[in-house]
Amino acid sequence: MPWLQLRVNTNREQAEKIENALLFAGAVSVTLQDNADQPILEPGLGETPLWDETLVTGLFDAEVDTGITEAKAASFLCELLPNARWEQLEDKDWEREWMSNYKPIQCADNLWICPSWCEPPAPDAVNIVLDPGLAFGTGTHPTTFLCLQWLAGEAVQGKTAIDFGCGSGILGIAAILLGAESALGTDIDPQALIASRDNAVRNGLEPERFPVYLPEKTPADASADIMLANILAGPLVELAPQLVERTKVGGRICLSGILASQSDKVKTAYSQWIDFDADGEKEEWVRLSGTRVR
Ligand SMILES: C[S@@+](CC[C@H](N)C(=O)[O-])C[C@H]1O[C@@H](n2cnc3c(N)ncnc32)[C@H](O)[C@@H]1O
Repeated sequence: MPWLQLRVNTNREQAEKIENALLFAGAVSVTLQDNADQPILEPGLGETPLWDETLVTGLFDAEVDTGITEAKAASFLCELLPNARWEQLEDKDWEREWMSNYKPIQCADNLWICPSWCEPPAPDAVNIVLDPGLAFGTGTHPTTFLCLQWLAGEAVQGKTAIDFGCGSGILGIAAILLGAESALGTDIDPQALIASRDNAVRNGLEPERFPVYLPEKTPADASADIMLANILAGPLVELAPQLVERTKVGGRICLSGILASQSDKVKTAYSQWIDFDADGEKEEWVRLSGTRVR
């Protein structure tokens, strides 16, 4: 499989923003590397030191049409930045390097995400088997991590869930592995539905327990005890009536993909129905959760 790699030298503060932009643009992996770790970038005598710079590397699948389009979109973003460059990669070396960048991630005491090529570090915990793929959601992104952390602390036993904007299906799959009876996934991206189905099978789930739909095919009356929506603040505000309607009264809702500066706007859009818990935070991202009270 041919791969395209985008590399950008930037400072630490910008690095996370670029990482997020690349992930949202469809990169299958993004790695950050402190340039101080790279002797090759050591400045020569009289040159400006690069120690406070970070190398951001995004990987795109060059064979997927949408991937190339998305990669180009990311390229436009990065054209605004100094040192952005595209490289075509040889297959095998990259795959090895790519795999070595993914390690099991602990999201809570009892919840891990494990790439399929790694032994689970805690075999008795709930282990979601998930490899980086074309759909968003490997657990490395703070917005996904915040949802998983929340789910692990919820009473999900025997409940139903909706994974709104399912991407890789990670949240719906996690809900079921943690004890939910079933989950329904929906996403505007057909690739996400394929990834969600594949990941469900990989985690030993029967397809009936995690049906996935495009929004227009999602049963109009589908509602659940637990609503999980990791999409951006704009769509969360726009979709508030729909997300609330699909959450049963007394049910729980978890909203993610919200920058700290946007959280009041999202809260206001839901406040007539939702009694909010304390916010969750990771880096510049905020998770809003609460109970539907009316
Ligand atoms: C940030 S990703 C989250 C993926 C995964 N749920 C996670 O937590 O990692 C957002 C997903 O929402 C989907 N999405 C965006 N707007 C949507 C909408 N209006 N309805 C359904 N899905 C949407 C995108 O295609 C993308 O797969």
